[in-house]
Amino acid sequence: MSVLVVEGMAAGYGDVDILSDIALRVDPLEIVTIAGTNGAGKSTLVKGLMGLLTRIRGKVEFEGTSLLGVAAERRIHLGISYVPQVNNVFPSLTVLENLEVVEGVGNRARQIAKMIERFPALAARRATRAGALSGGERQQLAFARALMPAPRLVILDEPTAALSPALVTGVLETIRGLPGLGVSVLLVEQRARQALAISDQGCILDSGKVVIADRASALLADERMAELYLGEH
Ligand SMILES: Nc1ncnc2c1ncn2[C@@H]1O[C@H](COP(=O)(O)OP(=O)(O)OP(=O)(O)O)[C@@H](O)[C@H]1O
Repeated sequence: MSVLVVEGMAAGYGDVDILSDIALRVDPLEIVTIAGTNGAGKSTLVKGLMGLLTRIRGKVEFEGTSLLGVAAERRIHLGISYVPQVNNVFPSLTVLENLEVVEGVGNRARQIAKMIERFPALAARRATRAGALSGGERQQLAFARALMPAPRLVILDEPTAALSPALVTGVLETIRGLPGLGVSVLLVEQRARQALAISDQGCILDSGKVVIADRASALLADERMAELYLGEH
């Protein structure tokens, strides 16, 4: 069974649809990238999936269960984690406290130990306030927080956006490793070529519609499409 299935989804704000007829699918242990230019509707799509829009209709299912009408905060208990582009850690709390306050975690002590092991940079910083971390460390903490409840799907909203190019590779490597931990990934990225290079499937949005969805390798190989939608090499 697919992890996430979206069909015929329309969504927007007030009485205006921004997205229409959206179809996408995340199969188990796949990485699926959503790419598209500024204003294409990527953030609106993520908000819709996370239950943050009142204007939404169509089919949105997680492991066969409809998410429509399910409150945003319920998603973590269903097995969906979300890393927003900003405000993804509590700056005034320490690294350890940031992990301690995550909801929906079973064996907290064991999960914290696992995260510290998986993200070694956090080990030495466990008593440091998150606001004092470097950009790369903060992103590791955001990922650790998302993984604490052992989710089966992680939705990442432009995880490389605020990072220097030197740190981008490390973040993409972390994402590439998530299926090995039992986690499927929906990745929204502006760095489309780099994101597709670590993805199984890709979906390009333009003006609120899916213009093309295909295997990531096929999207990267289609020169005309890549030139139109994937930007510079
Ligand atoms: N709260 C809102 N109310 C009304 N319209 C909005 C709202 N947020 C976004 N929009 C509109 O929805 C459209 C899609 O915006 P969205 O932020 O989803 O695009 P995006 O692909 O995420 O762009 P970016 O890469 O710049 O974040 C834009 O035309 C935008 O003006």
